[in-house]
Amino acid sequence: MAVIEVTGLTKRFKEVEAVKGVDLTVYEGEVFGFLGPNGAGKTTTISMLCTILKPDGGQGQVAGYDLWLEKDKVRQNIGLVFQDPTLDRNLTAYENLWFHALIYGIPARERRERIEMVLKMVELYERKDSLVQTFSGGMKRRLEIARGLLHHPKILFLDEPTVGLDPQTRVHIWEYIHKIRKEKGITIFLTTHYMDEAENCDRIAVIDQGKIIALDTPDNLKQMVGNNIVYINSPEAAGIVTFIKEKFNLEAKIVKNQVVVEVKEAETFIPALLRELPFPVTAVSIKKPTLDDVFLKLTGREIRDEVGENHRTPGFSRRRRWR
Ligand SMILES: Nc1ncnc2c1ncn2[C@@H]1O[C@H](COP(=O)(O)OP(=O)(O)OP(=O)(O)O)[C@@H](O)[C@H]1O
Repeated sequence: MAVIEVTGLTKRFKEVEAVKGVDLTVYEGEVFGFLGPNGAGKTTTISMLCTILKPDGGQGQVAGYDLWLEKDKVRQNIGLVFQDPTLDRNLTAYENLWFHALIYGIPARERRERIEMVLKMVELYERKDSLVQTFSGGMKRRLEIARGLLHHPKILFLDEPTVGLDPQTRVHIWEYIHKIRKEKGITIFLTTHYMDEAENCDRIAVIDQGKIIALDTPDNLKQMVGNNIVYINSPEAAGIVTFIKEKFNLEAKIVKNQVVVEVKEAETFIPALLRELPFPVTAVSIKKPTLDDVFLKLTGREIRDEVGENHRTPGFSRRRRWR
């Protein structure tokens, strides 16, 4: 069942056409990734889906409600974690959640139980009475995720949930994302510019210059780019090249004493080869296309994450994260 269905979503900021007609369908229970370089239109799109920003054009429904006519209903049924922190540093973790529960009209008798449950989910229960200003970046992000879940949303929107966090914390945040999906069955819609993280999504929409340029599973997107490359080390390299030609009708080459061959799927080719190969093999390795290769093929531009672990300072002028 579709939980987000929009067509022709557009947004212009004076001379900048930030979003140029986005069509999107996201299904219940999916982890859906919106992947694109800095300035591609990710935040603008997510803001329109969350009804924070009014689209110039387009139509659709989010969480079963019309984006234009039922804004309040949309808001009641989604959770949102912004790119920049919005917690009150001078309140405790518990107090921050209590405040959110009040705003969302969660009945008094349910508040404590719900707060405790989400705190346990992101493993912050033991720190519930600590001031947020004593939290690490990762703990704050976990608390924001907990807050986004408090009112039982159908969809949780996360705008760059791991930006600015160290690699280990990023891995943890992803563990929570998968746990929430599994335990709550909710749909997760997130934006990212990290290629490696996008691999964690069930499906990805690649956005560039305000337009979706590809939408599929990570595996299908990578298959679009090309084949797997298999490298074989053997003292009988020339014999192996001939064997591969005769048996599989594939053109293998010898590069730096290694047999190199492009195949559709390394997982099926390698066992088939090794079963019948009459020559000794000392090592086999494979190279598969990455999402970076996908972006390069689609846009002709190389992707290099220039930002590293730096978080964009709120209000700081927009820098390009990708080339
Ligand atoms: N409030 C605004 N006023 C003017 N231009 C804006 C505004 N918000 C976004 N833009 C412009 O719209 C384009 C898309 O920006 P958007 O923030 O949606 O990109 P993004 O993919 O989310 O990038 P980032 O990773 O930096 O958040 C950019 O050119 C940006 O400068």
